[in-house]
Amino acid sequence: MNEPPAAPAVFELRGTVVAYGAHRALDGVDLVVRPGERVALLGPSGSGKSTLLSVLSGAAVPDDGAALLFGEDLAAVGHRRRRTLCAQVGALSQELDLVEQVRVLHNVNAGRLGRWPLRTALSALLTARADDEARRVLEQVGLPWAVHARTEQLSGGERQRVAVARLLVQGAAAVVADEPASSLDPTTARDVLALLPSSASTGTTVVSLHQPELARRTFTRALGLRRGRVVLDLPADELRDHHLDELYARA
Ligand SMILES: Nc1ncnc2c1ncn2[C@@H]1O[C@H](COP(=O)(O)OP(=O)(O)OP(=O)(O)O)[C@@H](O)[C@H]1O
Repeated sequence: MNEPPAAPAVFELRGTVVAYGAHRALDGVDLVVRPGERVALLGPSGSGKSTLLSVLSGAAVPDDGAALLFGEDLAAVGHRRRRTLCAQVGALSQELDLVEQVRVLHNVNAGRLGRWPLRTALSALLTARADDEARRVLEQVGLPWAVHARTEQLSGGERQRVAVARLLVQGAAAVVADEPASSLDPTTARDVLALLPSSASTGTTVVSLHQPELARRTFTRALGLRRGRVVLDLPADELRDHHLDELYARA
């Protein structure tokens, strides 16, 4: 019997370099992330986590080496194909990219604009649609009361959860998130991180964190970056204190 062909990796980096002037934020990273993997990205401040996530989402282009999405080399495909591939990755940046002056519902629905027919999308920009899906995701992130709240009046952690709700309705195939739990209390952080895989149809998530304990509990794989290089890659439940001591040791 022939084996069915293996699904392509969701993300793949081959010798990827990103440089800012003489400084290499990523210094030759090789990485394969398969469908369904939940990867916690750890490492000291400035080690290259945000840069790595930007390359995975297609927002940053490697200066050397390659970045593949769903098996396709982003540098080798045409502009339109590149856009289609990148649109399948839901990305949450540290800045959250929320519109502060509008109601929470508008920000959540912004995640669905790409899925809706143009007419629905345009009308949703004018009149916020408080439908079941929007209410459900706000309930999931613990903000059922915030449907009509003004975004600018929310706390940092509440805003972070609005951005996660927006991700949940996006219908992405895979998700990358940059410190999505940084402003959350430990219990809420665990709940929100546990939700993230359900925002991706393949269940694949790569998430940067500064809380190793959350990596152990909620992820399948722990990846450690130091000075732009992968120095740790192991099942998350095998992460021990000595790994962390080495990863976070001062230079
Ligand atoms: N736009 C930029 N211009 C110049 N240097 C940059 C730029 N963005 C990042 N860097 C540098 O690249 C390195 C990696 O930055 P990056 O933001 O990826 O690290 P990080 O691990 O996400 O840090 P943190 O945990 O503090 O968010 C750092 O030394 C940073 O100063």
